[in-house]
Amino acid sequence: MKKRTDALKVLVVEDSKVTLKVLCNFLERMDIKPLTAETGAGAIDTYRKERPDIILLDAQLPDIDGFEIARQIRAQEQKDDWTAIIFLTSMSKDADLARGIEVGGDDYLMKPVSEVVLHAKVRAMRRLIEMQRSLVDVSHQLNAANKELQRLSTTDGLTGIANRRMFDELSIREWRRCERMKKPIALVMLDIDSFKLFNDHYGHQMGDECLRAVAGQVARAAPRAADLAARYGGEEFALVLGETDADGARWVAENVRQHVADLGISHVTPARRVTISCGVVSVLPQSGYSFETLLRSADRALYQAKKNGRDTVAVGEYGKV
Ligand SMILES: Nc1nc2c(ncn2[C@@H]2O[C@H](COP(=O)(O)OP(=O)(O)OP(=O)(O)O)[C@@H](O)[C@H]2O)c(=O)[nH]1
Repeated sequence: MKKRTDALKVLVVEDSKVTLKVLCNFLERMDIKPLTAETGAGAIDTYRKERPDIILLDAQLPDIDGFEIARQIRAQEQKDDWTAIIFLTSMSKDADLARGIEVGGDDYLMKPVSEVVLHAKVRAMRRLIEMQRSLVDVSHQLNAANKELQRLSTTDGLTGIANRRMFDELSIREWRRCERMKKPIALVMLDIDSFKLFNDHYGHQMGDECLRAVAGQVARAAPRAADLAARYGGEEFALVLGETDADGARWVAENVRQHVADLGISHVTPARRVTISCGVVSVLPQSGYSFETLLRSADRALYQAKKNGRDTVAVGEYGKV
């Protein structure tokens, strides 16, 4: 994108040394120190290096036709980049003037150029350039706000990992991908043990901190692109593991369980520290199967892990709900 400066950068392209000198004098009287080029090749070269705001472009040059130069400059402009092109012409036929605008010119000045008219046109272009710059600024701000909005709407505010909405969206996508690839997909549901008791004993703020710490361990377990760690709700988390069978998923869940226990967060349970229970199910997605059933099966396995005494991993079967 063009560098932002308050001073206007004007390039004058004119093969007649006398006219060039006159135009430069006119511009200097507006406190503009112009760049100059006497050939088409020189104009394109200076445009590339300097990215001027305005080009006063002689329509007839010895090497490249001014219209062709305008066309090439428009082709090189990048997004958010705009240079005002004013043709300097002695042509008076409407068709020639129209052609100049068609190839990318913004305005024209009849030769011999009047100082008053040149000043007026430069002022008008300056206004347009400022408007274009503020539009670009606004569009950048909008883009940034949209990105932030997107991040906020898919991230859990407390833990910073994916929220339920993101989970719902990405898990289905991963289910379909695994179905196409004929690969298994695993779901691990993880739940902090006796968390109500934790909140009651240590308070909600400590409860929130505990959730953040556990979320960190859950997120660590999902490093591959096809993995997703999400806060499913309350003190429950979910791991979607693409292309993973039950053994692999059990291994991942066992690791998270161990890492959470290793955090050593004090609790008033017999284990004396915060632990989690995990329900694991893996399945090969196929016709008649659904992610919804996988979810209910993993939830059932989690219930089994709780029944088995907590701080444990239970592997369930798809369809056993
Ligand atoms: N601090 C805090 N607590 C939460 C949040 N979301 C849910 N909880 C609490 O999590 C607790 C969940 O309790 P239960 O569903 O009864 O389960 P539990 O006490 O963990 O018992 P088991 O799951 O059977 O081991 C409730 O006390 C909720 O208030 C949160 O964002 N912050």
